[in-house]
Parts: sequence; C-alpha cells; structure tokens
Amino acid sequence: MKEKLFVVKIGGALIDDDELLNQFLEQFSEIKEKKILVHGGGKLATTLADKLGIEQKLVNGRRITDKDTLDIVAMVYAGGINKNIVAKLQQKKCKAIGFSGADANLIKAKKRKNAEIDFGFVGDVEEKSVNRKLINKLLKLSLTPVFSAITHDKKGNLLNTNADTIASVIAQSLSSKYEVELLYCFDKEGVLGDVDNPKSVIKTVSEEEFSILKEEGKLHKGILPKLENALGAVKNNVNKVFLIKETQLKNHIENHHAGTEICL
Ligand SMILES: Nc1ncnc2c1ncn2[C@@H]1O[C@H](COP(=O)(O)OP(=O)(O)O)[C@@H](O)[C@H]1O
Ligand SMILES: CC(=O)N[C@@H](CCC(=O)OP(=O)(O)O)C(=O)O
Repeated sequence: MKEKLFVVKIGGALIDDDELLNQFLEQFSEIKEKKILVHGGGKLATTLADKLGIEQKLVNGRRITDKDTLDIVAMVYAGGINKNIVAKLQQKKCKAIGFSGADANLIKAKKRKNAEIDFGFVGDVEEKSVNRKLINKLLKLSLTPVFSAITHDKKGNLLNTNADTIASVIAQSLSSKYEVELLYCFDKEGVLGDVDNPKSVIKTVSEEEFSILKEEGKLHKGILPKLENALGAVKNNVNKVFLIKETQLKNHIENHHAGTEICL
C-alpha cells in the first residue's frame, strides 16, 4: 500500500489575515502524515501594486505579469509570504523548507504563449515540470516543502504561475509514489449552489456537474480555475481532491470530510 501524502493549497484571504493564518498553520502542522503546502497571495500582491501605482489586470483568473508586476509578485510570494509561513511553521515544530520553483530546479515552467493576450511573465506547468525525485527526497528527510507561486523557465527568468495549478501538478507528479489527497483550502465551505448561502454546499462535483453549474451561472471568478485544476488532478490519478473551508482542515482530516469532493 502506498504511503499517504497531503498536498494542501491556501490563498488569498487567509494569507491576508494573521490570526486566521496562524490558526490554519497550527492545524496544518498537526498533520502526522507527509505533507506539502502550496500558497498563493494574489490579494497581497494586488494591494502592494496598488500602493505603488502599478495597475493590475487579471484575465480568466490569471494575472497579466509585466516586468514591474513580476518584481512585485516575486517579492511578495517567494519572499515575504513564503518566508513568513516557513517561520510560523518552525514555531509550530513543523520542519518546513520554503521554495520557489527555481530553487533546485523544482518546478520548471513554459512562458505562456497566447496569440490574443500577452500574459507577460506567466508560466504554464504540467505534471512533468515537477522535480518529483527531489521532492520525494525532501519528504523522506521528514521535511515539509512550502511552495510559492513563482516558477522559472531555466533561461534565467522567473515566471508567475497560478498557485492552484502548482498544487494540482505537484499532486499529480507524486501520485505514482504516494496516495495523494489534494486539499484546496479557501474562504467558502466548499462549492456552493448559492455563493451567498454557506449552507448550500454541493457534496460532490464531477466534470459533468461542473459544466452544468457553469451553464447555470453558479460559478464565478476564482472558483472556476480552482475547479478546473481540481478536475485536472482527479483525471491524472490523484487519489482524493476536496475543496474545503480553511478553518475545517483538522475536522476534514479527522474523517468528517468537510466541503466538496471532486470526482470523475
Ligand atoms: N459557487 C461558488 N462556490 C464557492 N465559491 C465561489 C462560487 N462562485 C464564486 N465563488 C468565489 O470564488 C472564490 C474563491 O476563489 P479565489 O478567491 O480565487 O480563492 P483563493 O484566492 O483562495 O485561491 C470564493 O471566495 C467565492 O467568492
Ligand atoms: C499567473 C497568476 O495569476 N498567478 C497568481 C499567483 C498567485 C495566486 O495564485 O494566488 P491566490 O491563490 O491567492 O489566488 C497571481 O499572481 O495572482
């Protein structure tokens, strides 16, 4: 039987809230099995860019990343947020080690080419972009890798990659070695039938149900790329994939199965 591995992704609102982040990291550090944390931080990057007067534009949930924006996201994601999370995890006795994808060539990306829209320094990743062997070695040393949303092209450039996608490809790449459970932790109770009603959690979402929900206009903004990445993971052999509320991590892991399960 394969050993269990949790790949956990956090983003936006949680990273902005010190107390919530602390509570979350407490729950995360209590996971006894092997684990990897992937974080975004889009909201903080936008706040800093606004302060600096650098206008931000997102298309289909992806940030158009010019050189100034790349400087900001590299500082915010791979610098401030990543190192803060690692420090907080050390305090909680979790042996965390923080990375961008450039470190030890852990995640190599391809600069996005799109005829209609120039996304700038945005990197696309797939399962084979991930240095699975090295991540596995780190896990075997009982270390907990913490990944930011920064990758590289191996030509000397950093690239900005959606953190939900990074979590999905890491989970995919390790699923031949581990029984991987991918958890997208965010500010809602799961996928909601009515985004304003926390009680309207949809227990399971398949590809077909995803299309129907989309057609019915029930999914907007960030939940769309999140679900696409979650479905991509399920289709590529990741054992279990859930979307859960960030405060529910411990509850979920202790078998209460909070949130929405993504299935084939
Ligand atoms: N049907 C839905 N169920 C849950 N969330 C939804 C739904 N439709 C839209 N959303 C929005 O998607 C957001 C999550 O995406 P996003 O903000 O990108 O998360 P993160 O930054 O944590 O990755 C929720 O906060 C919510 O506002
Ligand atoms: C290319 C691209 O869009 N990258 C994302 C990476 C950060 C991220 O994904 O942050 P959240 O998980 O907090 O949304 C961005 O810059 O917003």
